[in-house]
Amino acid sequence: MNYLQLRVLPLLALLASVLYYLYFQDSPALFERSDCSLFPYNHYWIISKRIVTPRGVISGAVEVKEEKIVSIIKEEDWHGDLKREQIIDYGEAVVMPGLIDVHAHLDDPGKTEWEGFPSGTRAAAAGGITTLIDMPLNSVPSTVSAETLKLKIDAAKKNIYVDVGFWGGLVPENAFDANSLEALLSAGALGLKSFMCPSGINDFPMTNSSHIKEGLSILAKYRRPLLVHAEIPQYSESYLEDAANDPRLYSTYLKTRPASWEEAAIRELLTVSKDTRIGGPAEGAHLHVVHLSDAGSSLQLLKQAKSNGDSVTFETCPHYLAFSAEEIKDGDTRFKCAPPIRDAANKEKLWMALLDGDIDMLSSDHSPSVPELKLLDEGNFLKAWGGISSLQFVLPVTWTHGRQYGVTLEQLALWWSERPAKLAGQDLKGGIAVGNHADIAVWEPNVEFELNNDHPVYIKHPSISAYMGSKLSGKVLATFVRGNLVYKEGKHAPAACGAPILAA
Ligand SMILES: NC(=O)N[C@H]1NC(=O)NC1=O
Ligand SMILES: [Zn+2]
Ligand SMILES: [Zn+2]
Repeated sequence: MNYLQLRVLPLLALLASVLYYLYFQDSPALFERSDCSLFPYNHYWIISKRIVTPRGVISGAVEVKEEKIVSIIKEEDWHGDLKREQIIDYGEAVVMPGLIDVHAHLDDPGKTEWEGFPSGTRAAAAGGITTLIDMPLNSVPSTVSAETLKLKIDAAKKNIYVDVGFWGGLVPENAFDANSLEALLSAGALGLKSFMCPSGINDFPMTNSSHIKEGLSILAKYRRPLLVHAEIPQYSESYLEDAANDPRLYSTYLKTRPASWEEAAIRELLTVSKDTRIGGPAEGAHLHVVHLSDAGSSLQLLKQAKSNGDSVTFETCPHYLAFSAEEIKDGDTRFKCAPPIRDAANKEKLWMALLDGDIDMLSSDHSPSVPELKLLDEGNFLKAWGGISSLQFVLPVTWTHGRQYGVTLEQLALWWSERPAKLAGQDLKGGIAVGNHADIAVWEPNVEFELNNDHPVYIKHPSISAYMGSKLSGKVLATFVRGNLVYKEGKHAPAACGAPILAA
């Protein structure tokens, strides 16, 4: 070692430790526990008669230490010899894995007047959601590069009350630029998302199947998914005629965006999804169709692709399961979304597909805007912003409507936690199991409430939510994120101690 090296090495080591200190100084993990959690212990037991585990519903206790679940004790093996203050007894209330919403538009940075990380994640916590995966569009800029992902992460730090991961965008600009996509994935994007129709956002143009094929080939290396908004515009003569009809009628909007748009997109997708088969050129990549609304041909095609061995999954959203076109009042643009909410017969078929196991999971597609863009006074369905605001309500909505179909607690956990965790590559989340993060939702299935102006709602613009005014059952009592009690009966922990989730 020469003289220069002798002098420089200790300096480098010192510099590295200063940088390390500064980095972790900035990390949310350094908040005081009392700020992060409404419960003062970091080793405690959650007791309930109904704990939903991957092995069934049990009566017993979940032992939490630091941020993890360290044991699950059945009632018959429980000796109850602990200090009482380290026990939280929820009685008959359901203790379930926290919900993982793989499809939320939090609009931060750049459009925080629409939602933002603080309000969105507080709403999530109040709704039993412990992890959100943020969509790459509706914020400014869109998340389409390593640099723009960094802006997201910086905006999220110390501003999130639940854990938040990020999808990157697959757009024409980066689709054929392997270096750019690889940089985005290496920077921690959990996967990519693209649109097959105009997204409504200028810096997020739509992709065709060639872009998607390229995207899948890169994703294969990283074993991460591509999420696709599957609608391809089919501008027929009737579309143009219908567009000239009364724009206040929901039926006008519905006709302008028929199920054939979804079907066309899915047909196109299936020409590239076969690349994901074992032995195929994109083996390791995965295709996930977001917010399926058409329970007809589109659903059948997706089922077919799965049975052919394509690595494909798909989600639907509570609004397609809760509402039908027949009920939507003319001018009530709170219900405008894309693809649209279809008729009651379609809704019934979506429930059947969910119960039969054809639909893999649920997501919110929480997509708010400022109220002005919803044009509530004018009631113009063709011009209003398309997007449903629902983040805080997805658990009670799924339960209220699902219980009529005999939905079980285990099914809720599968659709809202276990499968979404797998899609997002979160091995330590999605189930109440030893070694997993202590991400837990506690809720009371039989408590009914009305979503009126007295009800505490944390999304930024409650007035644009289609759920306001409805009566729901299933009240969230408490939410734990990595062992922190972040929400309890209308109160949030003072500090935002959620962690940004980056793919390793
Ligand atoms: N840009 C955006 O959020 N679009 C979403 N809104 C909606 O209703 N469907 C979508 O894909
Ligand atoms: Zn979409
Ligand atoms: Zn969306």
